[in-house]
Amino acid sequence: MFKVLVSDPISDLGIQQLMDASDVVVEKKTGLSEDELIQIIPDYDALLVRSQTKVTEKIMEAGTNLKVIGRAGVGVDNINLDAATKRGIIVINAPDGNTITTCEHAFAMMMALARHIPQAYAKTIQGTWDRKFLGVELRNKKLGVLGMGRIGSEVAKRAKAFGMDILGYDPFMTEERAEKLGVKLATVDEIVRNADFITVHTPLTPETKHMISRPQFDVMKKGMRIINCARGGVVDEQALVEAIDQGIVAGAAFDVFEQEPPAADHPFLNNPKIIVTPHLGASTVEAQENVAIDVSEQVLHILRNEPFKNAVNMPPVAASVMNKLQPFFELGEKIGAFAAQLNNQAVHEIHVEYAGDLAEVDTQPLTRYIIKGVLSRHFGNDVNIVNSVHLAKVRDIDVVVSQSSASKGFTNRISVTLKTEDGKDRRIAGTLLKEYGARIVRIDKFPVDIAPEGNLIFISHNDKPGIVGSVGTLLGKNDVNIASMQVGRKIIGGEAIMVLTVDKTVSKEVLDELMSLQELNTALQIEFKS
Ligand SMILES: NC(=O)c1ccc[n+]([C@@H]2O[C@H](COP(=O)([O-])OP(=O)(O)OC[C@H]3O[C@@H](n4cnc5c(N)ncnc54)[C@H](O)[C@@H]3O)[C@@H](O)[C@H]2O)c1
Ligand SMILES: O=C(O)[C@H](O)COP(=O)(O)O
Repeated sequence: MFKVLVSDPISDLGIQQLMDASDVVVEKKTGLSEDELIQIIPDYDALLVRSQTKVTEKIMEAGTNLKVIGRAGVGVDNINLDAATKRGIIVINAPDGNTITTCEHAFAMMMALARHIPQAYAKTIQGTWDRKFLGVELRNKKLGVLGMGRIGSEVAKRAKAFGMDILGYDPFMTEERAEKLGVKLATVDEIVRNADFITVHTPLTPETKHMISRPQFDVMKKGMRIINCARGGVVDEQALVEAIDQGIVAGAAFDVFEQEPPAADHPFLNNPKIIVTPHLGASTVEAQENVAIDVSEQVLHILRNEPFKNAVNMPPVAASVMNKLQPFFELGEKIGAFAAQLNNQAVHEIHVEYAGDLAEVDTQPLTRYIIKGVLSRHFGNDVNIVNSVHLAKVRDIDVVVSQSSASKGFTNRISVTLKTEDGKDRRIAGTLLKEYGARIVRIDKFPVDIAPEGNLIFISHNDKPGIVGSVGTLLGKNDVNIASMQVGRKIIGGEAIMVLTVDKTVSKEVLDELMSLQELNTALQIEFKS
């Protein structure tokens, strides 16, 4: 039974499928301190959070059963991603579920800012009929959008309907997409010099921190209004207050702060030109259901060892590519595991060659499975597809990948060579056959045809008459039934291999007995974890 801890307020309806799952127990405990979380986290397989819970390295260290952290929302700045990756904890988010809601909040803030709605409301309910609040129209104004991702693009679309001219800045925005959205691409400098309103929609990164600060306020169009519903820190709070005092900025609307919640004496909280909300951008019934549904779905997949999406600490791969690669994951892991079990030297390089159908696909996720297979011999369950690349790196194992269309007669082919210091490299190649499934087609220099499943015994020997018979007799004597046998050799009387599929695992004593047979050099059991 998997245990899931929900440590922030997350929509009940959204996590219903987790609560209904027969193999999952969900417990909700919100408002916990770091110490309290450290105490209880060892019991849980998954942790579901929003932005309040700070998932620190200490919490992950204590979370020895933790397999996945699900963020019901977009930003993962409250989760120590490096610590998660090192420990093989998958971090997933729900990137699409709150886009529209947050865009609408940014727009509501822009309109409230343009028409002084919060200030006028406050006065009116205090009994003051103050009609001096003079606003501005959005029509014909220039809106600068910094960060033209999901939310920025939606804001731009709505702003067009209000008759605004949009200047967009995003290093990853193409001319073509800008044109499609009716946005004029501009630099930050052009935006601050020309825009009447600026809205920021970037993540907080070293590049975006204080993207709007003193130098930008110094050249800014006078009377500009600024909205931040992205992340505190993208706009320099101190510099903004000064720019308001100097009459450069006419007003600001902020949903997010450099430190949340802000201190009671934060300068935004008593400035009549700044309106604020307590990080409510994603807080609608719809968005909260959406993000919780998305994240619950993926958490279930991860716990059940099924393919999943939206991992934040793994390279993103298009769904179409993932669908193409998915059938190869098990084969790749088995090839890696097979090669690792043949090898008994320190590996300094894992060389992966993809051929045929796999020649022109982004195979990064598949490589992670292969590395996992190789490393699992020594790391067991501590290695997974999230940390396999990291673990190889910290052990100074280079991972070299090559792709080629020459697939030696197979429609697809994966070949894994473990390179060792003594030059005794081990190589396993495999393929996925349409009708027959996964096959191992090469072991070192020997072509073979083996299904990588069940209990295999790998034997290397000198090609001499009678050896196959001796092996069969010895195994029979030890009550080991042989289901199938493959032999491979390059030249008559030379080096040869034998791979037997047997009905049960064999003991070390039986392997030692095999080793004592004349002309036999190696006898190894090869196991595949399901
Ligand atoms: N207030 C809230 O409750 C709330 C809700 C949802 C999202 N957010 C935040 O809003 C922001 C945007 O979310 P999104 O879903 O649109 O993300 P997104 O990833 O779709 O878009 C972010 C965009 O920022 C761009 N970007 C990155 N670095 C940049 C730079 N240096 N200059 C300009 N652009 C840069 C990226 O190219 C990307 O297009 C995030 O910070 C997210 O955490 C806040
Ligand atoms: O990154 C996000 O998704 C937003 O900041 C929303 O955060 P929340 O889930 O804490 O409201």
